[in-house]
Amino acid sequence: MRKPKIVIIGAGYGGLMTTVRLQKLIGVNEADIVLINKNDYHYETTWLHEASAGTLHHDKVRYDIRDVIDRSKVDFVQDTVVEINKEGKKVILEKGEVEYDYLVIALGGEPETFGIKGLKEYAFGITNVNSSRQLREHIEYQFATYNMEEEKNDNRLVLVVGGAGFTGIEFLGELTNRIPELCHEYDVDYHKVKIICVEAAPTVLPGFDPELVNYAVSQLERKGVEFLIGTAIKECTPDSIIVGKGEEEPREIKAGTVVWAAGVRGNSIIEKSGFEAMRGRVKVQPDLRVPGFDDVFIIGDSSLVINEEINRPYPPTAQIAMQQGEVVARNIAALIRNKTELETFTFDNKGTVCSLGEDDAIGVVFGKKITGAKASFMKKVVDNRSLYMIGGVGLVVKKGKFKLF
Ligand SMILES: Cc1cc2nc3c(=O)[nH]c(=O)nc-3n(C[C@H](O)[C@H](O)[C@H](O)COP(=O)(O)OP(=O)(O)OC[C@H]3O[C@@H](n4cnc5c(N)ncnc54)[C@H](O)[C@@H]3O)c2cc1C
Repeated sequence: MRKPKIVIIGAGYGGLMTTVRLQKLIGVNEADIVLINKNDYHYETTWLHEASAGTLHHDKVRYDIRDVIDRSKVDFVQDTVVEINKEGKKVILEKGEVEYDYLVIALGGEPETFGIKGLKEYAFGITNVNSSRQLREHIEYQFATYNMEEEKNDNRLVLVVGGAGFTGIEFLGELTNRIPELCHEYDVDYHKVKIICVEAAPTVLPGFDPELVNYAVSQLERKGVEFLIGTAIKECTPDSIIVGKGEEEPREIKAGTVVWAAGVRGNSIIEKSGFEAMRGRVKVQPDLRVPGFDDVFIIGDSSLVINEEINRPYPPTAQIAMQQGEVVARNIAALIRNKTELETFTFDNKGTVCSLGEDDAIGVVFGKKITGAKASFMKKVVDNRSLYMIGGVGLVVKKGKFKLF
């Protein structure tokens, strides 16, 4: 009898979790498992702010996918997904195509620029290993050039971060640690550097506990960050941003580096493949399947799950993506064993910790508010836990964060 073919696209948090759970749950005789990813490595998206600021080497944030999958059970294909033909049950790749009986879409998200002019062209993003390397090298280039140029252009040393959400704040935390090092390395006067965070919402870290937000803001301000809250970026040019606040006349801020960290949408493959989506994210059924397509699951940043308590979507996180991966693996195992009852996904929020640099953070863990070294310790525990869940103790030893205090 022909074995069913399970195809997982994307080897991020959701896709890898699905794969490692499936390889344990089902036998080689029960199904073929194929994992497809653009690169032959997985990267820890939640660590990219460190690689972007230059406080952690980019090779520390990635590891070889083949090291964590069971190659006797999973066929790994390194290729880029171009489109999904859901009617023909095929995934179209750059170098070929793969048919499936069950498909798990775990392609992650893309930056949402809300149509703001110039952002795509001129702002840097914190989205993958290469964008992080590009940003880190650009910042270094600005410092090196400032040092070398005869007529000093002080605007080179102005860094703007668009967005005071999780990614923006975590990046600012790293940046404020890195800047004194860069000043020292490139003989630049620290007082010449300006770091500005522009946020359109009326608060930093919307949705976070106000006391913790105050802590984060005062720590970052103490380290030199200027916050422009309730202020929208209207346009980005090659050497500036145009900002506007309420009725005030828009003004230009000259900057050598602009980073856009203010929004995530689903992967563009979703809309390109004709799935009904909101900002590229598909509202999945409670069993994580796509309405109308019983053989297609979507998880992670390209999926949308409603938090019934507040009737709003959960923000996309690695925590959700991994929990979804576990449920999808069990649901696919049930389907190939001809069971019709599938598990419903419910998010078990274990807490959130937002880092403010190497040794500072804020968070709510098991319902308790924490700050400073304690929160920073918890952040590293969370980071190591995700390595453990995917690659066991071996991966934690190889890639884990051990400077806990
Ligand atoms: C700086 C930063 C800090 C964050 N901090 C936290 C945090 O502390 N806690 C938390 O829970 N979340 C955090 N997040 C959010 C979290 O990283 C994402 O929600 C999570 O990565 C989503 O997982 P995913 O499996 O959907 O996608 P990803 O982990 O992004 O993986 C997607 C995979 O798909 C691959 N891929 C994409 N397109 C294609 C294609 N066309 N063909 C083939 N392969 C493709 C990619 O290469 C990648 O391997 C943070 C995000 C950022 C940027």
